[in-house]
Amino acid sequence: MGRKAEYSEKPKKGPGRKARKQGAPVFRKQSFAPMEEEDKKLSHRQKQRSVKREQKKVVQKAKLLEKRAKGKQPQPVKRKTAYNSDSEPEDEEEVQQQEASSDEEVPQLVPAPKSQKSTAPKGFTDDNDAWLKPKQQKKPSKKPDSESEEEEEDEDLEEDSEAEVEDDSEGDDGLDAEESGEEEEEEDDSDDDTAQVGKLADLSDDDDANSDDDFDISGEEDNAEADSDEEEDEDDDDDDDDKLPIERANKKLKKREAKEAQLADDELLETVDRQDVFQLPTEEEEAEKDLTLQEVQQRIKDVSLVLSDFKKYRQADRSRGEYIELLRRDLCLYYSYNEFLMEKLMDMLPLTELMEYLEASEIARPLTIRTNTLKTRRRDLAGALINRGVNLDPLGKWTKVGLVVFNSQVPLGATPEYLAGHYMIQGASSLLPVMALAPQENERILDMCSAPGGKGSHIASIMKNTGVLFANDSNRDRIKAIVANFHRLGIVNAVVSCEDGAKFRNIMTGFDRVLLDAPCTGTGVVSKDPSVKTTKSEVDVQRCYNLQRKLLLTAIDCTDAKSSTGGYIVYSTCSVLPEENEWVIDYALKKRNVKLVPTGLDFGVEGFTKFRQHRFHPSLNLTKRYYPHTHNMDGFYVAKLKKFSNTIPITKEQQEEDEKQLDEAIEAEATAEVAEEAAEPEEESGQEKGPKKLLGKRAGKPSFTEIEQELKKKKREESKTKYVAKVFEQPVKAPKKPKPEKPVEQKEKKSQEVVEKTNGSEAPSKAASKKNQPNGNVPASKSDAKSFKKKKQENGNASPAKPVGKKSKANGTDSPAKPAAKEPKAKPQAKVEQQSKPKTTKLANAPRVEIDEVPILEGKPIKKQNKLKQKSKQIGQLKKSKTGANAGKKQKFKK
Ligand SMILES: C[S@@+](CC[C@H](N)C(=O)[O-])C[C@H]1O[C@@H](n2cnc3c(N)ncnc32)[C@H](O)[C@@H]1O
Repeated sequence: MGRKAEYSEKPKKGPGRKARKQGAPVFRKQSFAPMEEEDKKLSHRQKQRSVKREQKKVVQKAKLLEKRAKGKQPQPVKRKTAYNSDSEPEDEEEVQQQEASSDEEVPQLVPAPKSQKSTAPKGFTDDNDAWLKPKQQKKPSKKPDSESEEEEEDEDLEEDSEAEVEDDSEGDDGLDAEESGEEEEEEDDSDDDTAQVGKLADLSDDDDANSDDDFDISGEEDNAEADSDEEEDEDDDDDDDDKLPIERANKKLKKREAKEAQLADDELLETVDRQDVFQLPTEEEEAEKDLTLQEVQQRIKDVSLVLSDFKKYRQADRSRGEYIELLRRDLCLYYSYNEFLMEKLMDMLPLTELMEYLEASEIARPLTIRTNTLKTRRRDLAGALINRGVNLDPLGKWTKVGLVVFNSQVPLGATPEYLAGHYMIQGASSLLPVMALAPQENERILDMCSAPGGKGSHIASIMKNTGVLFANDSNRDRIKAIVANFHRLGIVNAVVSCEDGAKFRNIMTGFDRVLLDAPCTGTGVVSKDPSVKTTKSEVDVQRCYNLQRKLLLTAIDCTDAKSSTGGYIVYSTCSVLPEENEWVIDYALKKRNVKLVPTGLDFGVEGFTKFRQHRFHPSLNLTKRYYPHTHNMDGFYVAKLKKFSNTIPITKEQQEEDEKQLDEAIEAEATAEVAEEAAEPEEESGQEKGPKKLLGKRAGKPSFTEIEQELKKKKREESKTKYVAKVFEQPVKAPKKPKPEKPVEQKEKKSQEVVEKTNGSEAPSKAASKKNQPNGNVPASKSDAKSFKKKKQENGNASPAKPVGKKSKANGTDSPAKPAAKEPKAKPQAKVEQQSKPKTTKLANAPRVEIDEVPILEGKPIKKQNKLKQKSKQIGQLKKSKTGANAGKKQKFKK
């Protein structure tokens, strides 16, 4: 993406013309840093050759020595430096070709020395090849001075040897002979890599000098492999012949660094070994010592080390469990997690990855935006924002609409482009489920949990405003956000609804595609919402996965397997817990005619097929996981299902049983939650809360103050004991509260009376309620009644019109709470408890009345809610007046 060029400042020109004409001063080569200076001036070939010459210096020297010893010292032949000659490059090209040639050359090169056998100096045999070795040791002298000296000397030697080769060769004279000698040399050198192995074997005792050259070099390399590091260096230098000095220097540097790192590692290990084994603190020590964060961090490292090699570093009398326990506590302390969530994460990720995950979760993810292609193109949007001082880039190759914002001089939620609907502020991960869904134009698509409409609007833009998008969410307040966003973004193909997604199959089915971006614990978005670290409990997770399973089954039921273009369901969460992801999908695979298909996302970690002792369907590896530490995006999960049959593989009874189980599990959670809620201050209960308020911020939960959260946490801890279902178990039926003796009819009668008296509307009898089903379907009576009860509680809590603290009428669930509600606002804790008690009992004793769906209270206008309040007042009065009436019974009424 192009940045705006800055033309205002022109780059300063260098020195004046005159100064530029004047070349840099030239110093004599030898005066300082001779090698490097020289290297700079040499051509590439020349450098190669000079290096090769160096390689041979030892051999040549040896030859000379021997010859001198025999009194045959040849006269050094002074010659022009061949590497400056014009003919050189041609020769070198040939050499290069030869070097580059393949193994074909080997047979040519290997026999070549034999032809020179007769001219070879005597004594180059395997018996005396040991004398060659000291020559190798000369090489490592790396001091530049000595090197340069040696080089000079070697050049002489080389010249000598070349002359010698000349003499020994078949009688070519002068420069030609030299060149041919050089060629030979180079041929021989070029042979090093390919022919050396063969040559060693081929060499006989009376091999000649040239063959010894080859042998020498090859021998050098062979020895080098086996010998010390220094020799390795030499060999590497040999390999580096055709490299630039800077490359060689770089290589050397890297090698040195690697060595140093190795040394450091060894040293560290040694130190660790020498150190006393990390001692787990005793309980007294723990209690006594208040550790600083640094000490905790150090202890985390220590324990991690012990766990990395438990056999080696453990204390004999301590178990792995003890170390893990300590580590968990320290991690909780250091990163401010509650033990529950930390345990979950520790179960899920290996230790090193866990540390990375925790670290990454402390850092905010990059701000990203999605181009609304209904209104603009990414390039244009980027240009417009850059002009406003936004520094951005494309998000990645995997998306054509995403932009990542590095920094901005303007608030991104208030730019004219934003207000004009040119983009949506969205996390990178939230683009993934829509990409997996791959919406098509003219389809009918359901976005089951849509608010605030990020993914929904993305779907609509891919559909190019064709077909129909049903954007549903059960939270009325969040629905407003969908509507606002859709208006801003210019979406005109959407129908927005406020229904419980789990019941959507009763409203409409036959969708080509369904997106279920399910409400979840939000354990993947810790960096966005750090409260997740401390507020999530096992009950929250259970509540989520029960709801998620229900929603997913409905999403599947809403999909048309016979859709000509689709029949796909995409399930996603921003949680990393397997309970909310793989386990939910695994459940759906068993309960419906669906199979997993690839998401079409070419990055992401495979979903788990096993997790601890649990085994999931093997196709779960087709699902994708995203982590902050690996993908620099929120923790996320995406699964794509294809529905292959509209029939439901389980019997109706089984299905009902499943539903019942899920409902009961959810109800049990709700009961526990109501107990908590009841204990909360009156003001809170008067607050506006959506039906899914229990599921966290992502589910539209209003944020609580710290004190409220503390209180909630406390109560949640208490309520845990009441909860029965365990993670990774089929939700166990909550023990049913003893039903009141009085049969349902009696209750219904009462409510009938009440309703008739209050507004004269029809009695909420079972039959009537059935009639009131949105599509006339018969509800799964019991479960629906329960969910209604729950909804009623929630709706009562929500009561959006209630001014906080004004007339805090409890939560609308029952009338006896009313008098308590009229108490002054600030109540002591004891009073709150007192108040909560009857409520809980009341709920527990509430009869399971077969009253089905009524138009959802949260969907009623505010005025009607007030009417309801009046009604409930009246009901309370009536109830008081009725002798022997069960005060704990819940009143049902229907509008
Ligand atoms: C993760 S958010 C959805 C985010 C949305 N897909 C987006 O991209 O903007 C989950 C939503 O599910 C909604 N929700 C919770 N329970 C629901 C239910 N039973 N039926 C429908 N929606 C529900 C919550 O109100 C919340 O808005």
